[in-house]
Amino acid sequence: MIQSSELILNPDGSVYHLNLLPEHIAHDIIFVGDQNRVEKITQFFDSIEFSTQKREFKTQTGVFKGKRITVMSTGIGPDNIDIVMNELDALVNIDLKTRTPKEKLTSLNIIRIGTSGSLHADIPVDSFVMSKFGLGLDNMLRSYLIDDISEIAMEDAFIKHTNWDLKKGRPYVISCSEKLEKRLESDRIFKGLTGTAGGFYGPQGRVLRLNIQDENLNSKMDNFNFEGNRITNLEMETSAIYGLGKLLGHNCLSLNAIIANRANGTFSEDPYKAVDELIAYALGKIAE
Ligand SMILES: O=P(O)(O)O[C@H]1O[C@H](CO)[C@@H](O)[C@H]1O
Ligand SMILES: O=c1cc[nH]c(=O)[nH]1
Repeated sequence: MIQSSELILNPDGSVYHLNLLPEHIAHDIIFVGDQNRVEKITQFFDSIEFSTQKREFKTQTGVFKGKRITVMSTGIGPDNIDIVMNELDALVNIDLKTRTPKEKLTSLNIIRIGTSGSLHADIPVDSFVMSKFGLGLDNMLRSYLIDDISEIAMEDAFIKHTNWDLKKGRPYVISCSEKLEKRLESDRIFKGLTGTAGGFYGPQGRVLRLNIQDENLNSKMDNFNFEGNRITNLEMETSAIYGLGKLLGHNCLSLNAIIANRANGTFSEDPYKAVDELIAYALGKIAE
């Protein structure tokens, strides 16, 4: 039995941070970072059966073109993904009454619709990127046993190419769900490695008033290439979703609208429009 200090439930039996009971979630789940993006997606649903919010975690479940879907905001960063993935998994794979893992496990389909910065001049603002791999620069996943799910050769090549300072922790690389990749891909979406940083400024090479440990890191990442895979973009959740998804047995895919281009210093003139277009793209593919 899992102790109440480890699997924390609210007085109504819902999981601690997400405030959800098992019946509140669908097997197809869309993650967004921003809580205000949840309704930008569910406005297209035929019906909404459930809504709740606690802190930055807003959840709505409804039906879109005959398919039951849950849309959930994760807030910012890998630390939040640790909470969201563990509590979502508990909802389907732990009997919350007996506090024991179920014998028959459920795999969720999880698709992130996020925003991101591109590292390449040829991946312009307002374009879309699908993360074939998540490159974790954040360390959160290193608290788990990940050697069996990591792309070690790619990690080693990245560490060598960037002369990565291991004082910052060892980067990790995890692949997406091939099943979801096939369902969501098209000619109009770039594919590559998505770097997941543990912060927005220094950890993504942004300098305002503070010097950073390696000011050449973004340009080294820009010209990294492993067997035809380049690092397309930087954001703050994908590799944590991919890692915990793989460890827990869920299918995960991350799509990002590019709102900043770090190579040429530009920012989208209408980032909300880019996100709306990515939402339309993803919902179109999900409904196919
Ligand atoms: O727009 P979302 O989905 O939050 O994604 C990106 O935006 C946030 C930073 O502004 C980080 O969460 C990053 O991953
Ligand atoms: O550059 C960017 C843009 C959006 N989100 C990020 O994390 N980084």
